[in-house]
Amino acid sequence: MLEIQNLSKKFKDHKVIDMLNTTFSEIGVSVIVGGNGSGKTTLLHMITHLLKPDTGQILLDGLQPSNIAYKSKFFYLPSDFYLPHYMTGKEYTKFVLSRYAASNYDHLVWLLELLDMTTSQNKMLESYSFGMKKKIQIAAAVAANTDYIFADEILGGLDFDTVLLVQAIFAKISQRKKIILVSHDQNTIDCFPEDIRVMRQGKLIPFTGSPYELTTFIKQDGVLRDKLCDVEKYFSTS
Ligand SMILES: Nc1ncnc2c1ncn2[C@@H]1O[C@H](COP(=O)(O)OP(=O)(O)OP(=O)(O)O)[C@@H](O)[C@H]1O
Repeated sequence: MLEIQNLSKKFKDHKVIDMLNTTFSEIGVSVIVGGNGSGKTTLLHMITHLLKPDTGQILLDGLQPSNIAYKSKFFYLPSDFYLPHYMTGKEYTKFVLSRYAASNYDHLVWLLELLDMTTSQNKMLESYSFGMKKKIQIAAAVAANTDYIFADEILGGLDFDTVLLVQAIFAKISQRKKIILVSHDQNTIDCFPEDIRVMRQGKLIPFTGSPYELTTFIKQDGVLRDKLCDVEKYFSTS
């Protein structure tokens, strides 16, 4: 279980996360949605111990982020990742999997085949397209076999077939593991509607309606509502 208590983070005077309290269960897919700059990545960076909170506590299965065992519990798929361009995909995945005790190399072979990456794993990462870089990362994340996967906008930019395949993989592995996805993508929300949280004003608000009702919920935000009225007025008078 991921437990977050009284978490706060500000950059200079800009409060991004504000006394956030929440828990995530050990299995299933949770989706975090929210406006640009609302703090989703900042939250993931604190959960993954890349960023230190100003206040609060994070516990993953009872472990503190500073504990060495904490890091081996999760795999993080960031939205903008640096890949070592001088390695082949095969060298890279082999290196990544060597860092995780429960890694499954057979699983990796199967995943790369499924994602049409078997041949291109022998090419240098610098020659990979955006989608290929994402696919090799996803294959590594799943084959690393950690208890938790945290992913920031990982399905964006993938072709539709791949999105469907990755969603199917996530649906299967989330029966015994936890996946937390940050996403703006309606298709992802439709696919995993069980636990949607909205990042707003530094807090995570659980959303209990249908994916369709989520759009209505987001439109209720005062600033957005005013801006939508502005769009309406602008085009009706011009
Ligand atoms: N290192 C930093 N220094 C200063 N401000 C930062 C830093 N990192 C993030 N911020 C600010 O914190 C706010 C939240 O950023 P964050 O990247 O967490 O948003 P997000 O919800 O992930 O946005 P998006 O949907 O656009 O990816 C933004 O206003 C951003 O400018």
